[in-house]
Amino acid sequence: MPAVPGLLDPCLFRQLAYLDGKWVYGEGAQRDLAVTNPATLEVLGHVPMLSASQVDAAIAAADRAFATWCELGIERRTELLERWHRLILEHREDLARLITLEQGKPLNDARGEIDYAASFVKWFAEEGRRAYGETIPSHIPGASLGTVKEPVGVAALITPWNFPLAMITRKAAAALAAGCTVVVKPANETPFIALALAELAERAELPSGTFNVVTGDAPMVAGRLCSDPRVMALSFTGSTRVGRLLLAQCADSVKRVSLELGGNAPFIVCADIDPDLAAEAAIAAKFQTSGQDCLAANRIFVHRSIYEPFIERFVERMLKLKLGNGFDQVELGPLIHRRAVEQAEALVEDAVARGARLYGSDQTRAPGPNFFVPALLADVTPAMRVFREESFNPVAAVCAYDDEETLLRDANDTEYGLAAYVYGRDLACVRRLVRGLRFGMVSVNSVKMTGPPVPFGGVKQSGLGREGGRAGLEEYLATKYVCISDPPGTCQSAANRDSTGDL
Ligand SMILES: NC(=O)c1ccc[n+]([C@@H]2O[C@H](COP(=O)([O-])OP(=O)(O)OC[C@H]3O[C@@H](n4cnc5c(N)ncnc54)[C@H](O)[C@@H]3O)[C@@H](O)[C@H]2O)c1
Ligand SMILES: N[C@@H](CC=O)C(=O)O
Repeated sequence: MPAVPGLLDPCLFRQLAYLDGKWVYGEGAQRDLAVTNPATLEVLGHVPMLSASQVDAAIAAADRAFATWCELGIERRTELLERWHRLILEHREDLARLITLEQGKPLNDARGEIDYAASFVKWFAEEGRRAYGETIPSHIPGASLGTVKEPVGVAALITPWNFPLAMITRKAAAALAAGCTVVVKPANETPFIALALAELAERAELPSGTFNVVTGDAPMVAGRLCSDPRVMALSFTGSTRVGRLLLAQCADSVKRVSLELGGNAPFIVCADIDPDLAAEAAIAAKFQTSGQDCLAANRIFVHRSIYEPFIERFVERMLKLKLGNGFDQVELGPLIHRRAVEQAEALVEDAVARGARLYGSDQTRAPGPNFFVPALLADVTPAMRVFREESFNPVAAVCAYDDEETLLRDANDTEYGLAAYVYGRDLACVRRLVRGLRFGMVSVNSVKMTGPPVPFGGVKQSGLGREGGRAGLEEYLATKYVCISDPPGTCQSAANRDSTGDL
């Protein structure tokens, strides 16, 4: 097995898919998929292009394993998930290295992602114990009524490249804790971290078939997963474009569908906030993962009274951001593809042609073809592409606002509805803004908003359902209503007649 340089445990670098507890090659005639380091453009290795029948075999394995996994019971499942969690943290350095190699983000951010990813496994291992049903006061004489929560069955999990580990564990930990088995299809740009996670699942002794990782042609693999009636739930994180396609493909088999899609977050800076502090916060909210974050502060609305000082401070701070290979001491890594750089250039060009002021963006400083030197566009208007599209790059867009009514109209003027930020001191104003923003998540005076206990997700075309928190477990549970009466001919006891409905 060729080693990725620098891994303490080279066996974490797997170049095979993982089905039914076995490491497999592709069986078709198609060549393996090459995986490239976006910072250096070096090929890191290959993963198999599985055939359709191999994807079907993974589904069949997950379907068989479902009964075993359920029968293990919650105590044993919790124990195995906690073991998996410990292994992830024990291998934190190697996993972070793999992320930096295939995704490009700075090593420190990659370490942060490992902790974030592991925290979902720990949290759901515990939360699985609380998949409670409820009792229902009975309206049927002599009957006891209630609900039990049951795992839905096999769940297909399709994930993106920007948070290639956390986006898997936020789904998989919830599904496994609920008692479901999973088939994971990672992004083709970042399969190695998913396969390392499978290696650790194997070491944690998750039963064969419980956690499967399939690689290959994305439309084919997703097509098999979406059309197979044995797959009961699909959870997808990725672009709104692909989310729409998959939602349609799941219609025939009427699956449970959770979609975590694109965002175009407004970041609102009220008049009563120190513009320097607000600029610091906006820098953090915009440039995380080089702007390739569904929560990135894409459209920054600043009250006109502090607009110019805010821009000055933002630009000063932005110009100091270090850009380079994630293994060096940098704050920004590369973008995932060359075409992402071209998209950033096109957004800047369009905005400048329509009257925006441009700061930064000296692309002669770019350390390689996949790098984009951060830019700030001021005086952005809703007519510009950068206002309407999810930019997913280090191009920040700033607009001045005068009053709350136009602010809310413009902030909500997007097909997306994932997250929004508000920085302000006047609580009455902040509360009006929180109420008026049509987004699934609103963070006030804090850049950090995510984590295992919270219901993460969007409204409008940012998705369906929630991940994380109790709501995240529910996505993988079906409610079974049970009505229990005595057998015919049995005398009803006084206790039964007075029943409050306890089962
Ligand atoms: N809401 C969230 O929680 C969240 C989190 C992370 C990323 N995202 C979104 O993800 C997007 C970036 O990720 P991406 O570029 O990997 O998204 P993407 O939609 O291109 O890909 C996501 C997954 O779908 C697969 N895929 C791609 N094309 C497909 C097709 N035609 N049919 C079936 N499957 C296909 C990919 O291989 C990958 O596994 C952004 O829009 C971002 O906002 C959302
Ligand atoms: N930062 C997000 C991922 C979006 O791209 C998260 O915390 O889930």
